[in-house]
This record gives sequence, structure tokens and C-alpha cells, in this order.
Amino acid sequence: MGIKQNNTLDPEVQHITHFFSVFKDLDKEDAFRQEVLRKQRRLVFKLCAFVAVAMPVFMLSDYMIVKSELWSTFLVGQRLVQITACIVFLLIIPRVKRYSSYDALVFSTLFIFFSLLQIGSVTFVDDYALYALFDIIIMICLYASGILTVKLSLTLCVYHSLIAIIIVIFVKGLDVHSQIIMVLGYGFSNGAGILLAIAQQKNARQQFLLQHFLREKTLQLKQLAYRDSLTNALNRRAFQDHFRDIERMAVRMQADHKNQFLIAADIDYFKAVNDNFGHDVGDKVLVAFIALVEANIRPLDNVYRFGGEEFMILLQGCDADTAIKRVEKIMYLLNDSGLKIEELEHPVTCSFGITPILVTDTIDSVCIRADEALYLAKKSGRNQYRFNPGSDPKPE
Ligand SMILES: Nc1nc2c(ncn2[C@@H]2O[C@H](COP(=O)(O)OP(=O)(O)OP(=O)(O)O)[C@@H](O)[C@H]2O)c(=O)[nH]1
Repeated sequence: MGIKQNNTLDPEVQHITHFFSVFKDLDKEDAFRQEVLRKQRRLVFKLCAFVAVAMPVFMLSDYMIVKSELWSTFLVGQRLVQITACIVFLLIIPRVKRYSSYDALVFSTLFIFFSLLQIGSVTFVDDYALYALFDIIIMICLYASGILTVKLSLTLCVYHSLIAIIIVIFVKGLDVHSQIIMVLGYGFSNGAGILLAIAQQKNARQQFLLQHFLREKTLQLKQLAYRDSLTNALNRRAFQDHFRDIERMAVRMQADHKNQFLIAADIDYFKAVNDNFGHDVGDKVLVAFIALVEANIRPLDNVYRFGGEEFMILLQGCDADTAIKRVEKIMYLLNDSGLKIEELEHPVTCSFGITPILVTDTIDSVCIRADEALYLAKKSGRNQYRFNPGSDPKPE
């Protein structure tokens, strides 16, 4: 299975660009980014809340270690703007629905952050290396987090590094050796960051492809498991799995004074068809019967093959008269025009047991009631229907 998955996914994976790790197909990229937004919104919210809480702690530490007289004007202002930016961000992010707005919001908030960090760094006299170390940690985290695309992370971090290097060289007046170390530090951390970001984005896209592939396969398998291979009709398993929806629908329909009806149908003397005309003709009868029923129910109604020549027909949102009329129409068509199978010398008929689905029903209780009605129809001579009202009064 592993080999098959790789074969199917490989061509898709090749559609991820080598450098920025984005899908070449814009629609796929769009779907991927939208899914990322759904998943990341909460994480970004928590991160920002964390930063908003951590900022006052930094204010305190700034106060203790910054000796510059500019402390009160620059740093306090800087931290307050950062806290305000976080609060604005926290208020806006839950309302963001499109990933393009999310990118713009995260990018501009981080841009403000980085710019404020640079303003802050100007006021530092001592421990500038410590400040640069924080910068590098923040940048690597940003690259590796996947919060932004590779391109946007790169734009932000290169902007931040360039300004920081300019400050180091022209404002700080550090010795040449320290300047080289700083330039190398920012340069290498960007290089490592880009590699991490590319790998992270590629992984995320591969995972996205794999998830979609698995979802599609699961759906296909479910479709297969729900269909009868001969007639392609829904099977008993599908009915069992749909029954929860059927129960919910029964409650909703009761409020609208409507009902769902379950009709057990069993082709008459089907064994004789097989015996007289062969199994192949029997198969054709089953396929033609399903086609005839499907042509005479609405798209929201369903016919299920429970096995052999036994079927269940589910009618939605109708009353007893309508359910009976539908059965009468099918009986009329079977008797009058037949199933149009050349080899058959006489029409194939069918018996039916009709019952409403009550809100108190379980899957067993409603099937038993429909089967009891069908049994009565068979016992009374076949090619007819019987109605079992459950606890409701029997219609005329
Ligand atoms: N051709 C074909 N026959 C099937 C299939 N599944 C079940 N059968 C046959 O359906 C027949 C069912 O026969 P019975 O249960 O005796 O019912 P019947 O002859 O229709 O008699 P009544 O239902 O009492 O009218 C059996 O002969 C099974 O072999 C199938 O997929 N294809």
C-alpha cells in the first residue's frame, strides 16, 4: 500500500516548487493556505496572547538593565506599542476568514514588532550581543514555524537583519571583529532559517496531499462498501449507517406532520425465474427491477438491496397515500409493461410491505414491521401490498 501511495503522490509532490515550496497549481495553493489558516488561527492567537503577557516582564527587565537616559521615552513607548499591537491583533484574528488577509495581518504585526525591536536596539549600549541573540532566536522560530510562507518570512527577516546590521555598523560603533561576527550571525541564521522554512512548507504540503489522498480513498472505499456489486444499488450496510440520519429526519418531519416510509419489497417466485431462465436472466431481473424503482422514486428517496431479491425502499417526507400510490405505480408498471427482458415469457411481479418510520423506531423495529406487512402480502397471494401503520391509524 505504501508503494502505491507514493506512486500516486509523486507527480503531485513534483508540483511543489523547489525554492519557495508552494504549489505551482494556484487553486491547490489556495486550498492549502485556507486549510492552514483554519488550523493555525488558534495557535497564532495563543502565541500572540503569550507575547502580550510576556511584554510587561520584558519592560521590567529593560528597566533593570538599560542604562540609557532614553529608556523612559523609547523603551516604554516601544513595549506599550507592542502590547497594543498584540491586543489589536488578538481582536482581529478570529474575524479573519481569508488567508490573504491573515498573511497581511501577521506580516504587518510582525513588521511593527521587528521595527520596534530595532528602535529598542538603538537605545542599548551594553549587551548588544544578547540583543542580537534574541533576534536570531526570533527569526529562526519564525522561519521554522510555518506561520508565514517562505517568501514572507524571508522578506521580514532579511529586512530585520539588514536594519540590524546597519545599526551595528553605523550606530553602535562596535569593533570590526564584533561587526563581522554580527554580520555572520544574521547571515547564517537567515540561511539556516530559509532551509528550515522550505523543509517545513514542503512537509506541510506533502501532508496536505496525503490527507486529501486518504480522504478521497476512504470516500471511494465507503462508496464501494455501500454498493451492491451486481445492481450498484445501496446495500444493507448503507441502510444501517444511514439510519442515524433517518432517525433525526423522523423527528424533524414529525414537526412538519410528514413521515418517512419504509417499504419492504420482494420479487415473487424469483427462484422460478432462476430455475426456468437461468441465473443470468435472474440477475438481469434484479438490475431492471432496481432501475424501475429508481425511476419511480424521487432523488431524495433511496432503494436498498438487502440481499437476494429483497429490497427496502425509503421514501422521505410524504404521507401514507403518497407512499401507497408510489407502490401501486411500481406494481402497475411491473404488471403492465414488465421489465423488458427478452428471455422472460411472463411479467415478474413483486410484493410490498409498507410502514411509516416512527420517532420511537429502532432499525430492527421498523424493518420487522415492514417485513410483517410484506409477509401478509405474500401470504395473501403475492403481487400486492400491505400497510402496517405501527401505532398510527391505518389509512383507507
Ligand atoms: N440470479 C440471482 N438469483 C439470486 C441472487 N440472490 C439470490 N438469488 C436467488 O433468489 C431466489 C430466492 O428464492 P426464494 O427465497 O425461495 O423466494 P421466491 O422464489 O422469490 O419466492 P417468494 O419470495 O416466496 O415469492 C433463490 O433461488 C436464490 O438463489 C442473485 O444475486 N442473482
